[in-house]
Amino acid sequence: MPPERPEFTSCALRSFGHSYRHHLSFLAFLLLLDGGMFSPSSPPTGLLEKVFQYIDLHQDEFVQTLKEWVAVESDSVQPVLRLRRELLRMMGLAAERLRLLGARVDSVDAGLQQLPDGQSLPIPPIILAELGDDPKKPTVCFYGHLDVQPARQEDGWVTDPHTLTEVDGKLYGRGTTDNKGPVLAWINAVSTFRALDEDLPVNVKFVIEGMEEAGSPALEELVQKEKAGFFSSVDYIVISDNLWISRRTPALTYGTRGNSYFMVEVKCRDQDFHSGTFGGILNEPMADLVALLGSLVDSSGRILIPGIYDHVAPVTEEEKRTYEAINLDLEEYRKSSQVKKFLFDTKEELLMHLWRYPSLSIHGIEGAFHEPGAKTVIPGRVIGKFSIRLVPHMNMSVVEKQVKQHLDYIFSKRNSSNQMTVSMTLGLHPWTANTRDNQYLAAKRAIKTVFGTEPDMIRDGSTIPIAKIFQDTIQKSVMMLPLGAVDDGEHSQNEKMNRWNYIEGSKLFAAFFLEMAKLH
Ligand SMILES: NCCCC(=O)N[C@@H](Cc1c[nH]cn1)C(=O)O
Ligand SMILES: [Zn+2]
Ligand SMILES: [Zn+2]
Repeated sequence: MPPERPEFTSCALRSFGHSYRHHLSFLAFLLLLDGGMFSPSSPPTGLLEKVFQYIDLHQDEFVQTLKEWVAVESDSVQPVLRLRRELLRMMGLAAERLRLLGARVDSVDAGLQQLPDGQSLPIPPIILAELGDDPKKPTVCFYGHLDVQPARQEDGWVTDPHTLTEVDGKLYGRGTTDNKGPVLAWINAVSTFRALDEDLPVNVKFVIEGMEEAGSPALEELVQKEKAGFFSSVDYIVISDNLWISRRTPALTYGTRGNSYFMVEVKCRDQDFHSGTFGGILNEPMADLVALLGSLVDSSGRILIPGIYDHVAPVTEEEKRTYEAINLDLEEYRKSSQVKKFLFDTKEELLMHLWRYPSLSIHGIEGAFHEPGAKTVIPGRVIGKFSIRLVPHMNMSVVEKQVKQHLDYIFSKRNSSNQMTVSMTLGLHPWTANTRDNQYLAAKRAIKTVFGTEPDMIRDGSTIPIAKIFQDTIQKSVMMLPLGAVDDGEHSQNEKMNRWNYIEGSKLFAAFFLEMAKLH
């Protein structure tokens, strides 16, 4: 099922067997019934109407291509040769698709990924593609990724994760929303203009990679290298790799948090111990580690590392109003997240703690016994993993120092004979955009046209590192224009993208091209 009110879209209305114009009168009728929550957009005319009709008529083909892409197990997280080959195949399929569109495609060799065991695996090539180089048109560059998180049916998927399965308008499958669907939606939009033999309103560039879920190891270097080459003519960058905050209301994203990832190792020796033979006569690494991890954050979510909040940007009244304007039903959000109670009771507090305050999460313990059963082991060496989501204007190296000092202090109080080592293994900066930029304006207009409503202006609590890298390196406007609904379950079991979001999203990109051309 598409999210509530699928009837508000031309694509869903298509099933009523009316023409587009008939749909609009039916739409007006539905709006009356609904109390007019969404204001109707003016009907698309001329080229836009043709484009929308084409997308509606060809939606099954677009879904079929998504099915073919989902069938490729392009998991970049597990470093094994079989999956790496799948990833290479995925990038090959995408390059071929872009060539068929008439794009000039360069599959740039990205070198090797060195693995901790000394082996290496090929990093899939990064696709740089371009279509059109008319100096009178703006050049919009789309970034997306075609690698996915691991998924096995036995992890709790109701359907095979690599067989796209449609149930009630939901397209289930790994990568449907993250990020194969949005990449294809952009391609669908471009291909629609080509199929209609219409001039593309903008020059289009693509950066498509296959290692995003593994930290994009080769991308930053390529962006630096191509700054004066491929990227020199880019005016705007669009990323569609996050979700709306609602099942129904589209969104535009203007900020993400950063992340600093820490490993804290506590070691007695490299081998495990028998707890009957050694239990009671030594400092157990796991007990030290649990105490260290337990010292990081309290039960209200407050980070306990001294000084960590010192540089967090203060909240302004104007900023507070932006959270008030977001149309978020807290109760629905809570229920759909299957959480009994959130730490905050108001929408504003919740959004601020997701978007504009740091948070600390404990991710796991390497070396710990975690299987079913009752093994009487004392792990000899354990590594705790946690990360801190960073916000403006926290300073990464200050955070690193504060974390290390805090853990040193807690560990020293335990008088343990074990060895503790702390390292920050990843440092990703937060990103914020200028929403007064032309492309934000164009996107808002396109959203109004396609969805008949203003977007929620949102930030995202997670991190899309490439946004900041693009912004700093190319120094052009970066915008996040998500297509997926809040309940899509990226990285989770039963990931899905609604057919409605995929098809209306394809229209949104097409409408965005036309709005960009008007503003240029
Ligand atoms: N909704 C977009 C999510 C993208 C994502 O999951 N990014 C990762 C990136 C990351 C941060 N630290 C390590 N990897 C995330 O966890 O935010
Ligand atoms: Zn993604
Ligand atoms: Zn992801």
